[in-house]
Amino acid sequence: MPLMKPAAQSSASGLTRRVGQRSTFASFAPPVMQDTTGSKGPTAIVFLNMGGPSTTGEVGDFLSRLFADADLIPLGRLQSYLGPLISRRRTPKIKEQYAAIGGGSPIRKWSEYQSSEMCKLLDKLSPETAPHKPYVAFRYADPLTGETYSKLLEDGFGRGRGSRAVAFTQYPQYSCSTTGSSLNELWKWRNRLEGKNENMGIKWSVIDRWPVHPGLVNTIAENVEKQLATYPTERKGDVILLFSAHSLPMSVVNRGDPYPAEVAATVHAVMQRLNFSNPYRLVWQSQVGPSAWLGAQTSIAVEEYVKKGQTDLILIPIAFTSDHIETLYELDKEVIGEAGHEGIKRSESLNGNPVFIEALADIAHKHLMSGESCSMQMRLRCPSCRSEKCLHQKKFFAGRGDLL
Ligand SMILES: C=CC1=C(C)c2cc3[nH]c(cc4nc(cc5[nH]c(cc1n2)c(C)c5CCC(=O)O)C(CCC(=O)O)=C4C)c(C)c3C=C
Ligand code: FES
Ligand SMILES: [Fe+2]
Repeated sequence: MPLMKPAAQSSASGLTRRVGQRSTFASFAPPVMQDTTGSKGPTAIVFLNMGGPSTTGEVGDFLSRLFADADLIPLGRLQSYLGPLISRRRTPKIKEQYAAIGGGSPIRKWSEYQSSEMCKLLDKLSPETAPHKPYVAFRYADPLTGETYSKLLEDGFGRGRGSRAVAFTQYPQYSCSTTGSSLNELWKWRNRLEGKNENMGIKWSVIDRWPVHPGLVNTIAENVEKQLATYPTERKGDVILLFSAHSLPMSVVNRGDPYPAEVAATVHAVMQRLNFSNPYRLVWQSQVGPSAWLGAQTSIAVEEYVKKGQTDLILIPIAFTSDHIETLYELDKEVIGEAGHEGIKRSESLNGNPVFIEALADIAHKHLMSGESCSMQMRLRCPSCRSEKCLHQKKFFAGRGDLL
């Protein structure tokens, strides 16, 4: 059941009833402390992300799940035939890339670190909803969404008593191919494991986007400033800032996906915070396959600026919260390594940056205080969306039946 507006919470959600049931959560703070604080916790904070293979041995499974996802790569009626075929063909090349960045994706390590550090801050910021318990639910790698849902139930959330969980997307900008797919998956597991009665079970609310949160903007801007400070003073003002985000197929852009506009909003906010100190562009990376993708392409942009004699460039990852194959391999080894100019650099990813973790805690705190089930934007489907799954998932998480 999604969490409704604050007025509905105390009467319908059962949050107050749970005060006497705390002993179920034996691993949390002692009951005496909970009673004196009047906390409505525990609250599960579930980080949603795509995940990545932690070892090269997991690459095959990661790619086969990714190519089976029709919300990401729609292959129509041939999905179950073409998906495994493409992923098997692609596995050796992608395995080599993960081997070259140390043998796996660091996404799991960073997600677990960020979520647990964030919950410690949140316990102090929001004693009313404490204790906050961190979970990670990945779409294509361990811990998979279904596994995490089972863990929530084992830990005592849900099962008709009702208790609160927040699905917190780790994609700052919303795309139906990323956050949308993760929410569809979460909704699927909710139905499988808790049944279809929407008045029972875990009370979900969703943090579905945060493209211009000041803490996010500030962390990215500080990382850019750190990198700018490495150039000689006389060159610093002319360094081009190239914000690089994972691209989208034009078919997704034309369906009306919100991601390109939200990524542009992040870029604008970062530049505002930097007082527009340098020339900049937003470019797009990691196109896969032969269809048309949103450009300009990062690698081509770098090549073209270099051809024009501009070799002072900072690449800035703007749409992902940790390092991954596309920063460590594609940007560092392919784009920057192959360009071979000392003036072409990359700003750090957010990873374990404490300013960023504070930002995550602030986003979650504001969400918990708001009593909202999700953002206003999440209620609106893309103009050309034909997916029943999107419709039902949005109805469920928004807690409203009247969506377009
Ligand atoms: C905001 C980030 C991302 C968007 C938007 C996104 C859309 C998108 N991706 C594919 C296809 C693939 N993506 C792959 C890997 C991958 N994608 C992202 C992020 C976004 N994708 C990341 C961070 C990663 C790497 C994860 C890691 O472990 O490091 C892959 C697999 C790699 C490969 O085979 O090249 C594919 C395929 C599509 C089609 C798409 C939009 C519809
Ligand atoms: S594809 Fe965007 S809402 Fe369905
Ligand atoms: Fe991708």
